[in-house]
Amino acid sequence: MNAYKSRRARRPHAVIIGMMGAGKTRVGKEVAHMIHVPFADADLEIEREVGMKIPQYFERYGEPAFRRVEADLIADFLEDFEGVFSLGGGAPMTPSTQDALADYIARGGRVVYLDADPAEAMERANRGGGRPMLNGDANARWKKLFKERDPVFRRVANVHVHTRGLTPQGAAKKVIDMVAQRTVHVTGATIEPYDVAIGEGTMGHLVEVLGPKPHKIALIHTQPVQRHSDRARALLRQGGYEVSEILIPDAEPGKTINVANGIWERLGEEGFTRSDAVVGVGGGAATDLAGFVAATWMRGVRYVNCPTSLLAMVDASTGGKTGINTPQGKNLVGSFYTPAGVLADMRALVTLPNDIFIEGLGEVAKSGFIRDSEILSILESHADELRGFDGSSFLGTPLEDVVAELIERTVTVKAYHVSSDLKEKGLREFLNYGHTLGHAIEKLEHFRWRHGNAVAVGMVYAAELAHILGYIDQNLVDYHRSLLGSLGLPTSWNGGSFDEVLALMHRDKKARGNMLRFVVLDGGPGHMVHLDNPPADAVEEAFRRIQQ
Ligand SMILES: NC(=O)c1ccc[n+]([C@@H]2O[C@H](COP(=O)([O-])OP(=O)(O)OC[C@H]3O[C@@H](n4cnc5c(N)ncnc54)[C@H](O)[C@@H]3O)[C@@H](O)[C@H]2O)c1
Ligand SMILES: Nc1ncnc2c1ncn2[C@@H]1O[C@H](COP(=O)(O)OP(=O)(O)O)[C@@H](O)[C@H]1O
Ligand SMILES: O=C(O)C1=C[C@@H](OP(=O)(O)O)[C@@H](O)[C@H](O)C1
Repeated sequence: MNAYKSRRARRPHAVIIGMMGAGKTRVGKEVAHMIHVPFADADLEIEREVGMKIPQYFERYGEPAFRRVEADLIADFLEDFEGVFSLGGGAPMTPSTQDALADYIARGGRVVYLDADPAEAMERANRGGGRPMLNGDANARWKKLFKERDPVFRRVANVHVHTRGLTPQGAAKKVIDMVAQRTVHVTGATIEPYDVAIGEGTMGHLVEVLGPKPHKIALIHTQPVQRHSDRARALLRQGGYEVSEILIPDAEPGKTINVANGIWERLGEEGFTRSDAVVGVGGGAATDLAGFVAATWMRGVRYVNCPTSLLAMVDASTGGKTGINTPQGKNLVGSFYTPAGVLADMRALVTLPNDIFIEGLGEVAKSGFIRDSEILSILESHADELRGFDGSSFLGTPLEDVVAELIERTVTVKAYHVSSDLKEKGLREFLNYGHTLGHAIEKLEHFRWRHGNAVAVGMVYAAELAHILGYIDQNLVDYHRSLLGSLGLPTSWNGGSFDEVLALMHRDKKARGNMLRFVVLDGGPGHMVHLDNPPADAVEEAFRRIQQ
């Protein structure tokens, strides 16, 4: 086991919060029953611990004493209970519980705000009595508490479920679906906010994300993902849109000015206006091209990405870079243009070939190194299953949840860097870890090497360079090799001379004038620094170390 691996703590599948009468107990039990895990209700556990009913405890010891017992018990359960856990209505108001919930979310947990219609919840809360917080005018008390608590519930929860008019079973099904779905909200000073929805069936949100304004939709996709674009087309037609299906050449040949031009001609002939929209379905090449067409048609129309490769889900489809290649190089023409939404549907991965999945893990590992070491820990714990990825038998297995968590965490890392630096002036450059050499390798290999594979070697190179210059220790360099190797990613390259590589690294987009610029780790994972103009002998020695 490695020093960078942390023990993955036990944690509840979901924690349910909400107002009195929202159905936390009833619906929570139903959820636990449906997914075959235990259920615990904080109030019942407290009653068991203190040996009396809650109203009695309130009367004898008062609310502050109750809150202390409650907070301690919740803290213990968040560390150790593996099931569905419902809290009492007032529990999330205690600051230490808010911290414990935030920590639980950081460990991958789901805090579900069960948001019932006030009239329904009030009526239900009045049933049966036994709620000391509602003593007196129960409805007035409920409304006052709702005003205080609703903003806190919204803040501490990462899943928000409206249950108006739903039966307990209907509400439980909705909770299960929404807990399985993960959402990363991308925002920033210069970004129109949008969500990346990750999970099985998220493509089903297509119509909701496109909204009522578009009349015509250009559905851009490649042949290998026909099955998924057929689904998108059916959803769009059900939603009442007129769909123009546009098949583009697969992979990089789709990212050309000729392909874009063909689409512009078609949109013109078919009368696409500024309120119409584009949907891109496919790997990163297809979503880059679709985004570029959306950014340029009528100077910008709405677009939604449905990424189908792991790399497109974690990287290409988010962050707002769109573009095409020119004969002089990749991505030389393009625009920063953010999508209206990204729907990373796990069902798309069922047809993804193993080698293309593994390539995507290169960018996932990168995000672990630059910001979120829990990603490294997850990759390490599941390296064998990830390397053996088989899309056809993947849905419904524990690996699906692991992959969904990796996607969520990696997109979160990307969103963090993009939110404050959309146009890549500083912080966003850290996303380029491993890319300085990686891009040179891709070019020298005439793009027969896949991007994520080249980045993996590039990260080992950056680690060697950082070590030579005293930024990190040998263990961390070794760790790069062992982790990436265990995932099936390459860690060495011997396809070109140092002079060729150096010339290309000088043309990297981070370079300034004649000065080379790298991003490297300083001390350990999560600590990035810019490295400008490093000594020439170190740059060469690090290269020698990745050759074999
Ligand atoms: N915009 C950005 O920020 C950004 C970031 C990283 C990469 N990119 C771009 O993304 C592209 C690489 O993305 P990629 O790795 O997805 O390559 P890709 O789009 O070429 O897809 C790789 C191959 O996998 C196939 N494929 C994808 N999903 C599939 C599925 N579900 N089932 C079966 N086959 C499937 C594709 O059709 C293709 O043949 C490059 O053009 C790169 O420049 C852009
Ligand atoms: N969606 C629902 N539809 C109908 N009755 C419900 C629903 N949710 C809860 N109930 C009922 O309302 C009452 C209060 O629910 P409970 O789960 O105790 O709420 P909470 O734990 O949030 O205070 C119970 O009698 C429960 O069976
Ligand atoms: O709202 C509150 O402050 C309380 C709600 C109750 O739980 P329910 O929300 O399950 O009724 C229970 O924890 C206690 O009476 C205090």
